Amino acid sequence: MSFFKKLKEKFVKGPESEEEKEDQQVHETEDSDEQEHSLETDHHDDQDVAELQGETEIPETETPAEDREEETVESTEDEEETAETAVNEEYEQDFEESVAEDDAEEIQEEDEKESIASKFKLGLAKTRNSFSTKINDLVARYRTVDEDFFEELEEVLISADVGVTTVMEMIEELEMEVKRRNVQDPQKVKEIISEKLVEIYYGDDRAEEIEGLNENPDGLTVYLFVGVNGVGKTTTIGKLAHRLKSEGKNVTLAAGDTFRAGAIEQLEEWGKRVGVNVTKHSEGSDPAAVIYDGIQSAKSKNADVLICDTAGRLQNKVNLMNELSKVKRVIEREIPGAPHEVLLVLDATTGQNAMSQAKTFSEATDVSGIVLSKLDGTAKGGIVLAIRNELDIPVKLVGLGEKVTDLETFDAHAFVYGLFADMIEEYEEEEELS
Ligand SMILES: Nc1nc2c(ncn2[C@@H]2O[C@H](COP(=O)(O)OP(=O)(O)OP(=O)(O)O)[C@@H](O)[C@H]2O)c(=O)[nH]1
Repeated sequence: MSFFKKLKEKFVKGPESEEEKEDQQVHETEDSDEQEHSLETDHHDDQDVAELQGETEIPETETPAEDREEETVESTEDEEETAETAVNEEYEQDFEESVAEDDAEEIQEEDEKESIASKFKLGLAKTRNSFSTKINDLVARYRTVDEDFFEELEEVLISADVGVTTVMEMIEELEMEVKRRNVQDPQKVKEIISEKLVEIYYGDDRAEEIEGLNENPDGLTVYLFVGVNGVGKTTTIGKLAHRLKSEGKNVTLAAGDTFRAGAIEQLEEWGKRVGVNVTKHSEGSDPAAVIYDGIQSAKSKNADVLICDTAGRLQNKVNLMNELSKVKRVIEREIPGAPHEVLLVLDATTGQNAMSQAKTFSEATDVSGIVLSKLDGTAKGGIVLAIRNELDIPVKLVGLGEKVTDLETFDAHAFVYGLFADMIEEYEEEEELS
C-alpha cells in the first residue's frame, strides 16, 4: 500500500470506509429481506436462517399434520424451545449491545484520529502552504529526477528549517530510494519524501518509546518545565494542566519562576482559568523551596500530577545549571524516580535560535523532551526534524494555537500528514482517475 494512502487511512475517514459502511448496510438490508422472504415461503430455508442466526423458533402453522399425535411431547419440546429462545434472545441482546459498544468505540477512535489530523493540518497550514508550493513548483519544472532536482530539493528542505545535517542525510537516503525503486517521475518523489521524513524522525526508536509523556505508575507524577522567557512556557503549562484535568487527573502547579516579574501572577491566572491549585512564594525567593512546598501540597491533596515552572536565565549557564540541579535534587529526594519529564519549551518561530537554546539547556540539565510552541505561527515547521535528529531529543508536545485546547501530543505520522495533506488529496484524485 502506498504511504500516502496509509496516512489517509490512519487519520481520515476515507471514502473506502464510507463505501464499506454503505456496502454493509446494503448487505444487512438484503439479509433481512431474504430472511423475511424465507419466513414466508420456505420452511427449510427458514431453518437454515434460524440456524445461522441462532434462532430455534418454528412457526406453529408449519407443524406437519402427521406429527400432531405427538402433541404432548411437542408441547414439552415447545416449552424447552421457548426457554431456549428466551436465552437466545438475551444472548442476542447482549451481543447487539457489545457490538453497539464496539461500534461506538470505533467511531470515537475514528473521530479522535480525524481530530488529531485536522489539528495538525490546521496548525501546520503556514508550513504546508510554503512547503507544498515549493515542492509542487519543483516537480512541475523537472521531467526526470536528476542531480539538479535533488540540489533544488535540498534548498527547499533547508528553507523549511529542517536543518543542514538532517537535509544531507535525507537527500542521500532519497537518492538511494529513488534508484532502488527506479523512480523517474518527479511527482512520485513527493511520496518518498513524506515516507523518509517519518523514518528520519523515528530513527532506530519505536514510536511508543519516544511519543507521549512518562508517568509515575506508583503515585505523584512530576513534570519540570524549563525554557527562556517568552517562549510560551506558562501558556503550555496551563494547556497541559487543562488537558490532564480533563482526562480526570488531579493536577497542581508550582510557580518556580520567581525571577521574572509577573510570572507568578501569570501562572496563578492559568490556575484559576483551568481550576487547579498553584503553590507560590514571593518574587525573588528560592525556586527549590517553592517546588518543595509544591510537592508537599500535591502529596497532601493526593494529586496525580505536579507541573513545575522554572525561570530560564540563559545569560549565565553556570547559574542556570546550579538552579536547575538544585531543583532536581529536591524533586528526586522527595519522589524517587522524579521528575518524570524535564520538558524544554522552544518557540518554533525562532528557528535556529531555538536550536541553540536546546543545546544550552541540554548541556545544563537532562532534557527528556521538547515542547515546540507556536508551530502554527511559522512556515518553518521542519525544525521538528532538526531538533529530533541533531539533538536526539524527542518532541513530546506541540503548540498549535493560542486556545487552551491547542496542545497536541507529537505524532510524526500526523505531523507529516499535516505537511502533505493537500498532496495526499491530490494524489488520491489522480489514483481514482487512473
Ligand atoms: N499561536 C500560538 N501562540 C502561542 C502558543 N503558545 C503560546 N503562545 C503565545 O505566546 C505568548 C507568550 O506565551 P507565554 O506563555 O506568556 O510566554 P512564557 O514563555 O510563559 O513567558 P515566560 O513566563 O517568561 O517564560 C502568549 O501570547 C501566548 O498566547 C502556540 O502554540 N501558538
